[in-house]
Amino acid sequence: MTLELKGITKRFGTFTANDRINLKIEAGEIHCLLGENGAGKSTMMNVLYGLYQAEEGEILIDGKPQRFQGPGDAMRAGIGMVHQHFMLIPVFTVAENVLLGHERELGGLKGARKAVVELSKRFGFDIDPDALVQDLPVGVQQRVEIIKALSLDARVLVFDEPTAVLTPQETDELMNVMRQLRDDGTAIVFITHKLREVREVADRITVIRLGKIVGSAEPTASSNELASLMVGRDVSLTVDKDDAKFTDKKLEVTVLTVLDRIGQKVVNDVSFEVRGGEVLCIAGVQGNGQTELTEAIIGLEKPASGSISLSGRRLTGKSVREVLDSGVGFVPEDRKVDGLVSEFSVSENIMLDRYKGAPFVKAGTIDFATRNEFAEQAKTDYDVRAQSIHSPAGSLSGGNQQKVVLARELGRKLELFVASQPTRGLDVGSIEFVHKQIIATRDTGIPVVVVSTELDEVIGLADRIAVMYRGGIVGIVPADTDREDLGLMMAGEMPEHLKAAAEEAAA
Ligand SMILES: Nc1ncnc2c1ncn2[C@@H]1O[C@H](COP(=O)(O)OP(=O)(O)OP(=O)(O)O)[C@@H](O)[C@H]1O
Repeated sequence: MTLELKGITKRFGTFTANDRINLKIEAGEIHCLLGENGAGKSTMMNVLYGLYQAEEGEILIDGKPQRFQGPGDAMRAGIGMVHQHFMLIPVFTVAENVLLGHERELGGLKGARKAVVELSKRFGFDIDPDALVQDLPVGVQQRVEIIKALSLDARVLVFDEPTAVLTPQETDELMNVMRQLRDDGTAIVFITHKLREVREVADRITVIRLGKIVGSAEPTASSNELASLMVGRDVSLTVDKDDAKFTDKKLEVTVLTVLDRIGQKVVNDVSFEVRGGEVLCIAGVQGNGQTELTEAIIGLEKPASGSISLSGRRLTGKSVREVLDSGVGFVPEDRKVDGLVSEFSVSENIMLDRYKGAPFVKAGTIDFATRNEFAEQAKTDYDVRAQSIHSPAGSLSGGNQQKVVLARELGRKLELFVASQPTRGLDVGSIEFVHKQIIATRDTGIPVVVVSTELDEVIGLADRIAVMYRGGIVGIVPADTDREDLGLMMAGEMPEHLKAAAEEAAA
């Protein structure tokens, strides 16, 4: 099957998100779409999947024009989408999830079970159709999404930033699955900001900038070449930093335990110190207690025991307001839920809780002209691509939403900075900028904690690395620890040869 987008134009109001896009996707190829934040990649895929209707242009399958009124039409035409935020129901089994919404096509639960078994066999997935989705690791849940699409005979599969939630090992496995699907004749559209992945699997690379296709690249291109094609300038892919210069400031977390709603330990006896002037990166697969740990630091989670203090002042027991007011910047892992108010404008989100002592607050009232100037400056500094500072944050592309959160949190007068997945979804140019900001923040002499599942980011930013697994810290190791070893630690195993170095790094 050949899929073709011909002259696709999609506008939001007066803004053109996709400008006369021509793109051909062939069976049996992995076609990577590269583009900076807000370039229009997701918009294009949403048009393809029937979620948006284009103002101009057409979608052709094997030369025949299609009219997609919604995803149902796209699915029937053989287009499948693997979402980054999975659309599965956790308390349903695999087969029930595959069946959901397609009862007729699959012939009931029996048919769905059969499809799961057959497709698992064909692609070498080890998936039990009767397992509950909530009991499966994220990488396996993603395979359930793939199976769901394939059970409806998808011939084109779109993966929109699928590796953002995966471990390095799961990412490698996904690459293999994509290759297998390709060899089986499926056309794969792969959107990712990670150049390592592009170079590994792409058969063809198309670059989109400001809504237009600007060219293509060979899979043999270097990461630097791809990066500059994408953002239109040279980008440094490594983090430049001087050795840490420690100050007296200190974050101390002492035998901290946090329980979840049913009383299980999600953070288990965690102790560490971060000195002023250093970055401690917390590595680990998502869901191993990092979220609860960072939320305990800013007062969102009430610990069952243990304490947290900042430069000798106790943070435990304080309200979130009090913690933030004591100079704590916090980037939550889920920008959509915790980082932004989607209906509020970019400028409102930048000032959200920063009115105390802000330059735009005079005698208890907001001076809108000054606030707007302030927001314009932040928009420029952080290269937020939005139509204006008055656009609702929810209308921004994922990467640009993240930049709004960062502009707010890094713009405070800080005594401590805690960031979860600070660069998730950002393009290489923006990552370069944010990493520089984080290092500059560290160099002001405050403690910085960065939680990240990206090993490149961890290795680039960290002065020391703590790895979390099942609520506990497996070890705190030097920043130059081997990737393989970090991978093992992320699976809960402490390599014997690292134990001495870990004791030294933890001290
Ligand atoms: N529903 C919407 N309303 C208004 N503008 C929108 C809407 N959806 C997207 N846009 C705008 O269209 C542009 C392209 O967004 P899109 O999400 O396609 O970018 P992207 O290339 O996927 O970026 P990212 O890498 O950040 O995810 C952005 O400037 C965004 O603000």
